[in-house]
Amino acid sequence: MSNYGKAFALMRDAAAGPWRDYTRHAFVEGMKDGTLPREAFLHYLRQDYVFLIHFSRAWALAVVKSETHEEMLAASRTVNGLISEEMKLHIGICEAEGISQAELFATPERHENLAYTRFVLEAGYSGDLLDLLAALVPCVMGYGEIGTRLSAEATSEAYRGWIDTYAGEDYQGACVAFGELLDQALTRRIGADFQGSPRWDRLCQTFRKATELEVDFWQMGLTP
Ligand SMILES: Cc1ncc(CO)c(N)n1
Repeated sequence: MSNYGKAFALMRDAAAGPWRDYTRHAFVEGMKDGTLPREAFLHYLRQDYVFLIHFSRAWALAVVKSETHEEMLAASRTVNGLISEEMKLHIGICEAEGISQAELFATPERHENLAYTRFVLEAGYSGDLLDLLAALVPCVMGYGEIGTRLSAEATSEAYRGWIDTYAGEDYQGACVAFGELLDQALTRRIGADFQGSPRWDRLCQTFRKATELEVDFWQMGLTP
């Protein structure tokens, strides 16, 4: 889990409490041992589909805020991965449960969902690429860590499809690529010793807030 880059490891260690609450939330542990009620999972998945719409918009904003061809490539690949890969998981599982794609798209948005995605977008609107990426890190890397751990520790097959998506090569490769993008973007804008810069604390605060909003998102998942 240390191959997600230097900046991520530092940000995570600076927000260790919320990070643990997020990556070891009861919702996650319920997927691990299969005790999570199906109703809660489907409710979560519908909300997560809406989440991914806005998350894709945030990554599209990262293309706008890019300053190099390399950054544009990394951000646009992520937009494509989200829209053409990750959202397919949601569509597929929901379809098998009798929830159509049109229904999925029309899911009324819960306020925990709205708070999180608009917080991320706002970080990008009013800041530069670094502010936006700091808000995006917990979403990407958190699911990467959760997927890897659950893939090794799951004692039930109930949520295997979900786990495999995030533990799989494609998603893990995206986490590694994001770690590189983040380290390079920081170095380019504030120097290789970025953790010593006055901006660093604020970026870590943005990371922490996004992590707390992920905790609220899991909690929302438990209350259909
Ligand atoms: C709430 C949330 N955070 C992160 C991810 C990973 O993309 C997701 N699908 N949903």
